[in-house]
Parts: sequence; structure tokens; C-alpha cells
Amino acid sequence: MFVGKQIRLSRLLNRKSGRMLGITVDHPITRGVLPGIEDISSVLDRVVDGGPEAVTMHKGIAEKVFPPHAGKVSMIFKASAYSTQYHPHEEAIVAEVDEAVRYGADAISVGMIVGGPEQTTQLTNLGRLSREAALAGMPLIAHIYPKGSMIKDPSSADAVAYAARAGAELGVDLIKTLWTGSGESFRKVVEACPSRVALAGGDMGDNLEDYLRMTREALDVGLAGVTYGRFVWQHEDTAAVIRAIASLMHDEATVSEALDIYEEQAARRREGR
Ligand SMILES: O=C(CO)COP(=O)(O)O
Repeated sequence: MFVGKQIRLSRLLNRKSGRMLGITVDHPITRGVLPGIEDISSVLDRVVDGGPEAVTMHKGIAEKVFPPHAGKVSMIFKASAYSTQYHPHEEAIVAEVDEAVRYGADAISVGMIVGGPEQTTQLTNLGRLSREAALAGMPLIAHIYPKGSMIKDPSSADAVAYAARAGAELGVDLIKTLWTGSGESFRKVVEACPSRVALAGGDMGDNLEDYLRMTREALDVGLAGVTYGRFVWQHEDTAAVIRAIASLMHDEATVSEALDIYEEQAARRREGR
């Protein structure tokens, strides 16, 4: 492994746990300008305050709002985009590895939707970016979801295992994919994937305890990271939620201990301490 890749990975992965707590703010092209993400500069301030390892964003946002946070958190440079409304089965490539290097990113991240004929182009794109990332010493992250037009149940363990394994086959270092609904079924995904597996947040409602429980169950069967978005930055105390998730990931806290950490952090913030 090139030393550049080793150095970038050491910034992305928490020193204590070896896991990555990532937050993503790459939603607008995919889902619209959702409530809570309008003022991206304040979103980033609140996210970084929670102390995650990394934040994922597109190039324009990296240029406009990331610089004050450099050195405090890693930037993951998003290289593709899809739209749930206009092209739900296909990711468009919107950036390249040389730009990730120039923007100071610690990883490049690309999305891929598998499970239909649309995956042909996306496999080609991922294969190419994998080669270029390796040459540049740039860790490669992929958000891979089995949401193609031929998939009946995108959260079934077989479909998610297929998605994760496709990324591992093409040299992805960390694959972010969907929750399968239980630790038992998610274990199949992790066991079939020789690369690190991370979890997307998804549409989990607004219950913090459910969110933490999903994270704990996945960690217990080998999850290596999370890249969470909406739930975290739409929450009234973003930083406190991140600290609670960090306690699960890096200190092996239980769900109830993580909830206590959330309460304590949220109270501290309310009192301005
Ligand atoms: O990957 C994501 C968006 O790119 C995950 O974010 P959510 O937690 O909002 O699903």
C-alpha cells in the first residue's frame, strides 16, 4: 500500500476503535434541498462540533464551506450523484480522483446502484475510479445499494450482500450499504465482504433509541463504520447525537449508556457549558 493511502486511512479511522464515524451532507442532488440542510455552513459547524472522523460532500460545498474545518475532521470527496426522482437507478460521475487530491480529501467516494441492467456503466465507472484512486494513494469509499430496477427487496440480506461484495470485488476500501433489519441478517453481509462495511442511516424515523439500537446491533456483528446523514443533521442537537454514536463505536457503550451521553451532552449545550 502506498504510504499516502496509509496516512489518509489513519486520519479516517478512529485510533482507538479502528472504525470510521462519518457524516454525509451530499443529499440535495439526490433528494432535494431537505429541511435542515439549507444553511450548509451552519450544518457543517454543528456536525464538526460533534467530533466525527469524516464528512462527505460534493466539490462545490468542499470549496465554499470546508476550509475552516480543515485539520479537525477528514473530508470525503463525493464523485457521483443520483436522483431518487429523475434517475433513481443510475449514478452520474461528477468528479475525478485528481480533484480529490487537489481539494485535500482523505478519501474519494462514489455511489453505485446494483441490481439491474443499469449497473453496467456504474461497474465500469467504479472499476476506473478504483484504478485511479489506487495510483493516487487515495482510499476509495463506495455507497452501494441494491436498488436497481430488477431488485424486489432492497433490504434483503442476499441483495445487500451482493451489493457489498460487488464493491469488495472491485477494490473498494469501505462500502457503505443498507441495513437489513437485524444483526443476524446483517452478519451475512459482513461475512461475505472482505472489505470494511459501513451503514447508511436511511429513513429511520425520528427515534434516537431505534437509531442507536440499529448501530449497536450492526457493530456487534462486525460493522466498521457509519455514514449517517438526515437523522443527524435534522436532529435538534446534532453534536450530541454524534457523541452518542461515537460512544457506541469507539467505547463499546450500550444503547442505554449512549442515551445517557446524549442527555448529558444536550443538557450541557442547553446551559451553554
Ligand atoms: O448516504 C447517505 C446519503 O448520501 C446517507 O444519508 P442518510 O443517513 O440521510 O440516509
